[in-house]
Amino acid sequence: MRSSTLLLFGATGDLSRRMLLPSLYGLFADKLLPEDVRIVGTARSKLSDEEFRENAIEALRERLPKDFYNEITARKFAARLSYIPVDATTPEGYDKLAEAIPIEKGVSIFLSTAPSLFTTVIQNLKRVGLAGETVRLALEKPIGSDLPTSCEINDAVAAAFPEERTFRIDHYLGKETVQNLLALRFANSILEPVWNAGHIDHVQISVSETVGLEGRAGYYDDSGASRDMLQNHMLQMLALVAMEPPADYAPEAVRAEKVKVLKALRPIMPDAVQKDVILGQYDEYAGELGKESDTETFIALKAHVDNWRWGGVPFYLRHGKKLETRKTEIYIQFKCVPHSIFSNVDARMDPNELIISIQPTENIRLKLMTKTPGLDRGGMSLREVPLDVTMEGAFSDYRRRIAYERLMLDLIEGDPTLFVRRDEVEAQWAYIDRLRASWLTAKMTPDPYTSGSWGPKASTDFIKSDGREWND
Ligand SMILES: NC(=O)C1=CN([C@@H]2O[C@H](COP(=O)(O)OP(=O)(O)OC[C@H]3O[C@@H](n4cnc5c(N)ncnc54)[C@H](OP(=O)(O)O)[C@@H]3O)[C@@H](O)[C@H]2O)C=CC1
Ligand SMILES: O=C1O[C@H](COP(=O)(O)O)[C@@H](O)[C@H](O)[C@H]1O
Repeated sequence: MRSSTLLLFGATGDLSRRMLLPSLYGLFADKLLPEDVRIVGTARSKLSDEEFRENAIEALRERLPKDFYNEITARKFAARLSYIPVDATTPEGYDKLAEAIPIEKGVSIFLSTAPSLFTTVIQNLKRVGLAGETVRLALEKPIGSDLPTSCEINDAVAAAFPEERTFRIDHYLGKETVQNLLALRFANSILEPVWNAGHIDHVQISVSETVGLEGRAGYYDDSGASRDMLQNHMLQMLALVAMEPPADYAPEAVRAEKVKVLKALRPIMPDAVQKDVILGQYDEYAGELGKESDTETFIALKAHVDNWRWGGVPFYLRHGKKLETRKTEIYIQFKCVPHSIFSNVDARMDPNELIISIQPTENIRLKLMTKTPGLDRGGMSLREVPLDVTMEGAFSDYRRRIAYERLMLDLIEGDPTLFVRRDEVEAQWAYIDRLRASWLTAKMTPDPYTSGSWGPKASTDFIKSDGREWND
């Protein structure tokens, strides 16, 4: 059932202003937000409907690209918004929400608040009748800070919302090229026969950011790179690369295949952690934080998926803040040809590479060896040539969307395919908890690195010692 109300908790917060409201505007401007859908914002701030609308318009003006923002459209969009001030920690306000929202027409509730509020909010929603069959619940990450706390949140959710009405957000699944990975793998027949340990040398998944703490010091210092990015976005990308073909593009089929990969991840034990994991912290971190800290702002590791398809193929994962460039990509290096017929001439023979660029560019590139044009003496020389699948410019109506646009639309429509199931999130935490326990046992602390670099030198050395290098 499509929801006719979107109830947004944390409607005045950073995520709402930067991502959620602009995404809803994007859907509205593209006529994808169904006519009857109304958005009710809530938070503690005592705002009137009109004040909330003006705040929303201001956020849209700030956040949206100039050539997409339109004042008239923004005002029409704002007419769909209303606001009810509620302190989520006290029971009173929930009755006001229940009175104002017609549940029989379907409701999607989005919790964009600190996870510490989740349990109280959910219990109160249930108490006032806002958890019935027509109501769905979306939760922002982080779902806990380790496996036990994640299970606690998931139990509290399950007491009010069955799994099929629970939508856990991982905004990377809303990114265009992340979804394109599924199309690339499962809508083409040429890749599947070579998508395995017989043909793939290794996989790299890199998320490098130029930003630092961005005003989230308290949260970040408790989380670090492993819990902030690796636990969720990076393991989700790994699962999409490594999963078996699902029978169909349907929520349970897709998620069941992903969870098998997550459960097949080899735990990184204390004896392997110093060799297979690099931790770093950018040089300005303690200064920004105002105290010394052992929190990692960089992590690189070698992961293994212990199953038939991937036996012996390393997955190198790397993420850091304050690195040289902003880049998210999945890099797949195929094995070299088994025998070079060109070995008698001075011919370069590079392995094929598939690069799925997620941001800042959205692009898929396959690098192939071809003949260098010309009349080389004594044979031929070879060169690497890219085959590009580019989004930008390829479709006249293409617009770079915020990842949440896809997710908001799917939430309203009730399609959970691109949301994370409970067993996935818990398998992700199990992997991260083991990893962190191992590095604590091994007494590892982060190596310092210069802001604007590619992270600690050890990260380059560790992949080099396997005879490989990062695709920078
Ligand atoms: N910001 C980001 O880029 C990202 C954020 N997230 C996650 O999203 C969630 C929200 O993050 P963010 O927007 O940055 O957080 P903010 O601190 O900016 O916003 C929190 C929101 O919750 C409201 N709030 C706080 N306490 C209460 C309360 N007792 N009752 C009702 N409302 C309350 C605040 O409004 P008021 O003060 O008016 O009550 C505000 O609207 C967090 O879990 C965060 O980890 C995840 C990924 C990225
Ligand atoms: O979830 C998070 O993601 C952002 C990075 O998102 P992106 O879409 O800009 O790649 C990260 O900066 C933040 O620390 C983390 O909480």
